[in-house]
Amino acid sequence: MTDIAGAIDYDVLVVGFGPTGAVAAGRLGRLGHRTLVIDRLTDVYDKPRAIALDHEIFRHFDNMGLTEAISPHIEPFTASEHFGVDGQLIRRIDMVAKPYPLGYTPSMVFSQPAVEAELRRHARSFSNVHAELGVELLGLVQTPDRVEAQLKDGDGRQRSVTARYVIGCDGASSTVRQIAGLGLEDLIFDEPWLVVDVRVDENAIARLPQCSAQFCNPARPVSYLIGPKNHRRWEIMLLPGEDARQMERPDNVWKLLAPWLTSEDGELWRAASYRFHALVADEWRNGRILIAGDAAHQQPPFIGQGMCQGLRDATNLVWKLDHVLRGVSSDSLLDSYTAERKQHVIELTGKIKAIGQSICERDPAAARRRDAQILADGGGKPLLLTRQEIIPPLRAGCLSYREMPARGTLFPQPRIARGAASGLLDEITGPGWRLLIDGRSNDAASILSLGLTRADMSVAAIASAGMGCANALEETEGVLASWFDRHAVVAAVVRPDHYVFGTARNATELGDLLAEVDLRRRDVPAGQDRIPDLKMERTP
Ligand SMILES: O=C(O)CCc1cccc(O)c1
Repeated sequence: MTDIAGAIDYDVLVVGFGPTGAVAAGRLGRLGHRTLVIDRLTDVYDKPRAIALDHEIFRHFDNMGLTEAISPHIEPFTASEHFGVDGQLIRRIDMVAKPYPLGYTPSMVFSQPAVEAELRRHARSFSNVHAELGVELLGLVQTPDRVEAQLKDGDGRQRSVTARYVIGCDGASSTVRQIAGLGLEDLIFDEPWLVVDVRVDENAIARLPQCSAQFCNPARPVSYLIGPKNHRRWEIMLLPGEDARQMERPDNVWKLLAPWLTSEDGELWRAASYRFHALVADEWRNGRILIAGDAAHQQPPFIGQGMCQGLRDATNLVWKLDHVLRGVSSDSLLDSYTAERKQHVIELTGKIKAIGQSICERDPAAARRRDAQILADGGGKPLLLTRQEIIPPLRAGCLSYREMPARGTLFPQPRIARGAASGLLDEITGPGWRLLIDGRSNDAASILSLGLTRADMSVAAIASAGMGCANALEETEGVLASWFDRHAVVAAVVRPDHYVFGTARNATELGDLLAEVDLRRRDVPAGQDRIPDLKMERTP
């Protein structure tokens, strides 16, 4: 690949080198696209903002070859215990049990500055990715086949570059979104909170709660999160009349932390006040300009999905841009980006809001009613939820037209025997388009031969030891066998972002499904991508 430093024409310009921009640039880099990524700031922000990620995102990092580099900065997320008005346990949110569906710990905490530095390093490792820091975007002009971007360097010098597409990953106050004229829809949530990060001294850690917690006390709701190593986070609701800037002052912060710690017990890493709100862009695309991450949506943090949503955007968009840039698909495939991601964000934000509203209840009588209701939902005991059940599927976009089991859900990743050891399926098939077949099915051999005519997909039959067709891979934990059984299907077509395009119960249905893949990828007809009518509950 050629070194592209100093070029003036690119395939993609990525604006913003935070996690979403770095993942977009790294993925475009691996796919061979000439990419310029710019950021206004000259360094990684040295304080954590996101703290949680999940197995879907870790799978992307693993696919990108980052596991070894980022694992030292990641730990399993503890369960979260939610306590009611009288301090009683009302709800417990945990991970799904083993065997883990995607092959990784389902929920994790991480140290953002360290992981972000690795994401940047990875993006820059491709000679076809050029990163420029301290560079500001001034303007964008679309021509029929390019976007011209006006840039300002750190020394004030102005210049322009062109790109076939621009992705705005430039955060909540996105310049790209504003220039592209993409509006924000208010999903109606607006609460003032103070986020406090502490590096706690070793001898004080044992005195702190050993689970993450939501103290749903109407006098002052507080979230407590156990981050990696000695990082602990408190999110503290600000009360009417409290001045956000004043509350960030260390003396006030330590007063708020008094139930848990004193200033002798650790180092204040960050105290920042935010309005937790919920917003989504009306459209995520204007011609050759697209937006992702906080530029396209913002949500309250209550289940730790903020960064995950941004990285889902980047992964969704990059495989589609790759198809368009390689001429595999027409650029109408990019319309499915808004259709898929906007619906997903609206639906997940609705669930986050519902949890947030229950945590933020300030009226003691209403809070007691809430506690009683949650306990009743748990059959008289604390309600048990898993974080993963809260994440919705994709419902519209580049998916089979027909409703069918598992369409739009995340495909699992079984562990596969490899000699005396084992590995994960993606290591064998890669993360492109895949046809995965239940090796136990009577049709496995004919389905396999149908799949083998496809040059654009990796094809594999999978079965447990001693139960498969001759050419089946051998899974060691039964994850996929139970998935096929649960959905009563024998084959799945899976997209490069691991979402299920569609499933089939036999060879005939698979033939139809594969024809549909070709149709959908080539041209996604307008109207088929309409977002289902997901009404947000709006607070009056
Ligand atoms: O999933 C949970 O148990 C809580 C996740 C979380 C992460 C970050 C902030 C926050 O308020 C909650």
